Amino acid sequence: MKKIGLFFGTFNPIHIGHLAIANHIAEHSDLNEIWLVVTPHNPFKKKTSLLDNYHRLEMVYLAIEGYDKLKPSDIEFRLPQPNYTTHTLAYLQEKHPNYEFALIMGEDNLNSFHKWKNYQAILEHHQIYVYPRLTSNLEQSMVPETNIHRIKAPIMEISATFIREEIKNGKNIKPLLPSKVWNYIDEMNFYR
Ligand SMILES: Nc1ncnc2c1ncn2[C@@H]1O[C@H](COP(=O)(O)OP(=O)(O)OP(=O)(O)O)[C@@H](O)[C@H]1O
Ligand SMILES: O=C(O)c1ccc[n+]([C@@H]2O[C@H](COP(=O)([O-])O)[C@@H](O)[C@H]2O)c1
Repeated sequence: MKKIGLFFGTFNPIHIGHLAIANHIAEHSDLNEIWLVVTPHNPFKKKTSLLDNYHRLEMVYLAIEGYDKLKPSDIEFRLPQPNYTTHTLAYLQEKHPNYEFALIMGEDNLNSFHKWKNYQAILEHHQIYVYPRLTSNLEQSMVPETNIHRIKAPIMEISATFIREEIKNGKNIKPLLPSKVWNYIDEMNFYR
């Protein structure tokens, strides 16, 4: 059975933190592929300063060029919004009954996972790979650790929010983005 890791994200924009996480898990797990699923609208986030879905997807394509196990996915573009992960998982499982789907997320998302729609069912049916992350918020994970795999890997203190703010303030953030993504943002004048 093919094992797919679903790395859901707003990816506004995709940054080297995302790429390092996806690559680390591709290299250190038994997942055959990792799909980077671009989410049109996270139910917990406001849509302010959110780039159009297709621009965020394009940047994911540019970022993962040359990484064989990483694939972009626009599956949520055609599903109702805001995007509840439980609905996407049900849709994918029906479409690909022979695939086993696992979830990949940063520790910040695990800490608020108990607020997600149908989180217990998600946890019961899917393995979750959690990448460590420093968070300002004091929230702690409240879910049982069964099916949760905490990855031991270097913490990366980088966020898309920081990148957007730096660009707005006219700062150079070139090292924090895959070079083709940086070029795209620069040419399109995004986040200024
Ligand atoms: N530096 C990081 N360390 C660990 N996990 C991360 C990191 N950056 C992003 N992630 C994880 O990647 C997934 C997609 O994140 P997202 O696209 O929201 O990036 P972000 O940097 O958190 O964005 P924003 O600052 O806009 O909220 C989430 O599961 C998130 O937890
Ligand atoms: O299903 C939920 O209740 C739910 C609540 C919060 C976030 N999510 C999903 O978590 C994914 C990661 O979101 P983000 O914005 O941190 O990249 C994205 O696909 C969201 O739709 C899902």
